[in-house]
Amino acid sequence: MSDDGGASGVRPLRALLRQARPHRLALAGSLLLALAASGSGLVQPLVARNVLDALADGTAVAGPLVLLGVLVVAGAVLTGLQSWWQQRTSEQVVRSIRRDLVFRLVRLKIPELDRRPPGDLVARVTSDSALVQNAATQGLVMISNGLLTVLGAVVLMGTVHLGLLGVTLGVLCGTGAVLGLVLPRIREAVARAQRSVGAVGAALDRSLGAARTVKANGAEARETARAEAAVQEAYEAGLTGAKYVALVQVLSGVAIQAAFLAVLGVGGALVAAGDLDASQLIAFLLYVFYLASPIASLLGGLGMLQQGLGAVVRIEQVRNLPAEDDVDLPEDAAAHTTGSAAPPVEFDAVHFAYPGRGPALRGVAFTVPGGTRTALVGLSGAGKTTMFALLQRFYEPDAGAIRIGGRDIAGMSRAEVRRRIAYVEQESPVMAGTLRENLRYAATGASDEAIADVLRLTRLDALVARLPDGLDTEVGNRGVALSGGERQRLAIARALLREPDVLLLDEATAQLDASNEQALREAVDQAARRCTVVLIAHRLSTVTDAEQIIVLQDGGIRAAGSHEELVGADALYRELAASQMLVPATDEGAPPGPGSVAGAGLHPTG
Ligand SMILES: Nc1ncnc2c1ncn2[C@@H]1O[C@H](COP(=O)(O)OP(=O)(O)OP(=O)(O)O)[C@@H](O)[C@H]1O
Repeated sequence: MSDDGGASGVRPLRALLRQARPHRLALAGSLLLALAASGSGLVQPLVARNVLDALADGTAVAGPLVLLGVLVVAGAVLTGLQSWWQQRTSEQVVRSIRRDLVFRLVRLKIPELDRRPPGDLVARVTSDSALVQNAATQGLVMISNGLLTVLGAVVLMGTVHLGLLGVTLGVLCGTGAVLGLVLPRIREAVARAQRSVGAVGAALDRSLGAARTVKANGAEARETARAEAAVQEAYEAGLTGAKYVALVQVLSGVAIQAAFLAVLGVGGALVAAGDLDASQLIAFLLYVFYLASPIASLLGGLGMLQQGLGAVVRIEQVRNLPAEDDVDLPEDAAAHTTGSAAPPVEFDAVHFAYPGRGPALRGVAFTVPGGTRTALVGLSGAGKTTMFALLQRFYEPDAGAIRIGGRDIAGMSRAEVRRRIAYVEQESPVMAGTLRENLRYAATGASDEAIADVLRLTRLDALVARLPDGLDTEVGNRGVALSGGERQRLAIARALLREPDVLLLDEATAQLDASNEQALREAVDQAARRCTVVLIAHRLSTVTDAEQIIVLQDGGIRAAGSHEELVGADALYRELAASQMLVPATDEGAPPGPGSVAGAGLHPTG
């Protein structure tokens, strides 16, 4: 994902203001409190001047003194109140940014997820959002408050002495010009640092997601180096940003000092010439010092804003990624329990290519009659899993149509399509959580009897009986606390529990021993009475009795028929069957392998 796009210019600012907009009332409240606190500080020099004048004139000093005390206390209370209110608003802003990002990321289209490292996406929710949080709340309030307070002070200083005001503004404007050069650098540095933070997340995600592979290959050092490069980059970008932030602070200090000295010099000369009262000069100098705080606030806010602008681009990118907007439709809630017979599934001249790749499916056309089993077989990479992905609308066909029950799935919401289908994936089919949570994942209302039923069908009942916590046993991250075969059976049990219209099994028997495989075949046969089953199998033994077997090659259908028909009619199928010892080898010269008689090797161990 390119992160540079729009890192400068007005677009990030607009995006940042958009994040702040829903909280504008709370922000206005925060600003009002800040202004009230500043205001109470602003009039303090005036009251102090009254005290000085009263002392000089020998008039009553108590009144101005009490007023001064009240202003000091009010200023402190308002400052505390403003701080709390602002933190609260800022937490609300980051909560809504994170909610929004989580909502979108969970619904991101599969092609987008194929291209983006999850660790980087996670960093956008956790880290970038925090930078935007500060900029969209504290930053904006500090800028507005600083600006308004400086303006107020300028007006009051003008009432004291216009010439001295001119001197002050001259110094401040000079500093402002330098700042204009420094501030954009903060934004660039932050954008670079955040990209690197994303890269750290991506590197860690890669290593931790394949921890066993990393350890088994002794690749810890290489994986560490990958993350280390990004950590170093983030450090360097962070340092660059810190240098510019420090420079801004120095500039704000220097500006006030320079203004003070200039006013002291010019004002001292005026007092000496008798053109200015000493009390006027003191009041003016107090204002100059008073300016230090709003100017620091203004510059601090601008710095924060720049940091937020560096991060908001990365958040905007996620907001603009295509998401599936039809997976939450309430009217689909009851769509899958149509009560009708198992629907036919039809591929009609389906063409599909993954982005930037050659065709994965070339005009695939076949029909699975409702309530029957169809097996997809073919060499690795032939396009079998791709067909399942299209059936669930993870991707859209480039041409052609896929129909369930005679309806084009492109015209159904994804929610409906997916509610009608249960899918057992080839890999990682189990989620962290308990066995019960996994079973109920898509059938939240499943009864205990229904659960007991599918456990028996998939022969998980013995496992559950053995576990001390039974169904409440935690299965660990991606189900690591289960064996491969147990994971497979759990995924199948979960799919059956949904009572789908269409059941998709991808290599579902790959990890099962002969006895469990037999049990699963029985379960699938039972399911096939209620639903339409499409299964992918490399082990032909599991599909020899399917009503239809489709042989795929290079994204096209090469042959279709029953096991017996295909053994007779298709050389590739015969070869596959022979290699799995389901039929004798066709090469007459080759010695027949053990158990190579048709039907004798229905449960090969390979
Ligand atoms: N997400 C993807 N992005 C790009 N290309 C992909 C993607 N998934 C699969 N492919 C490519 O599409 C082709 C078909 O892959 P597919 O996974 O459908 O094959 P398959 O028949 O299921 O193979 P296997 O039996 O090995 O699982 C392959 O050439 C593969 O490299």
